[in-house]
Amino acid sequence: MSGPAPALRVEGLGVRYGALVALEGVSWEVAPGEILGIIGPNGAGKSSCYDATTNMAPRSGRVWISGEEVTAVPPHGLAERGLKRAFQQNAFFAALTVRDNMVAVLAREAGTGLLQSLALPWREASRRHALEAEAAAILERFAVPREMHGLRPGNIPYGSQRMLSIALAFGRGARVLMLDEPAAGLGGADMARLIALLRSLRGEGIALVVIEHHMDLIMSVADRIVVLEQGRCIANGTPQQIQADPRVLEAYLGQAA
Ligand SMILES: Nc1ncnc2c1ncn2[C@@H]1O[C@H](COP(=O)(O)OP(=O)(O)OP(=O)(O)O)[C@@H](O)[C@H]1O
Repeated sequence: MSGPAPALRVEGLGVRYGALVALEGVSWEVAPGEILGIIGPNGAGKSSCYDATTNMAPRSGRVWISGEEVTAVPPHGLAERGLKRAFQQNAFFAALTVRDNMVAVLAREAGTGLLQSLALPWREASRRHALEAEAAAILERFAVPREMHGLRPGNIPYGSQRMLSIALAFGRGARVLMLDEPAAGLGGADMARLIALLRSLRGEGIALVVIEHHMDLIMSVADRIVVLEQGRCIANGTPQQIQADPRVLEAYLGQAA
């Protein structure tokens, strides 16, 4: 194979729940600085595909990060190799401030426990300040404004909570960021912020994989789209190709081909 390795490649992914085949023979890849959309009707296998990729469910198939096979690597080992995932439900420590949620992630990435990070002894105060400054910079980069950093996540607007959950997943950085319905529940201004963020991450060379029901978003930001139906990949192409594909129109968009 010539040229640089894909940031993330999966081959022949399969997931079964008892007799139910949730995913079968699904293969795709995403390059650095590319946004791959994964779409499909309810129950098509999108979440199963994410769980299979990140080794969070028993599955068949193989996975590579930047050319290194990681099929047998557990989820935390994948994160250490730069594959990070944000979930559909916002997952915060509700009792901590926005800033301390971010500090906890940075401390964990540095191998420090949560409690330790929040109660660093006085002689480590400067380290604590450094972590807080780093947390603030990351939060602002993800469009969570400074005036919200001292609030609890439940007390900031929903759109900012979504951005916070992406920032927490990203941490100090990622080669590949997998997002599960990042636009769910977002209105116009928040959607515009999300689109700007995705484009800016792509511009930095990060590979993004995005499951999304919001068609306008996925068609406007994705470079390529994989369409799943009943656990199988029925199309893989540019947004233009996908929108013109009769199988997709019939299976997914519910329009007569
Ligand atoms: N834990 C589970 N046990 C049994 N069946 C499951 C389980 N998780 C998912 N399934 C089934 O596997 C199939 C694929 O589900 P999956 O959640 O991957 O689809 P999806 O495309 O993410 O759906 P949605 O858009 O509704 O979230 C569905 O038929 C679903 O009912």
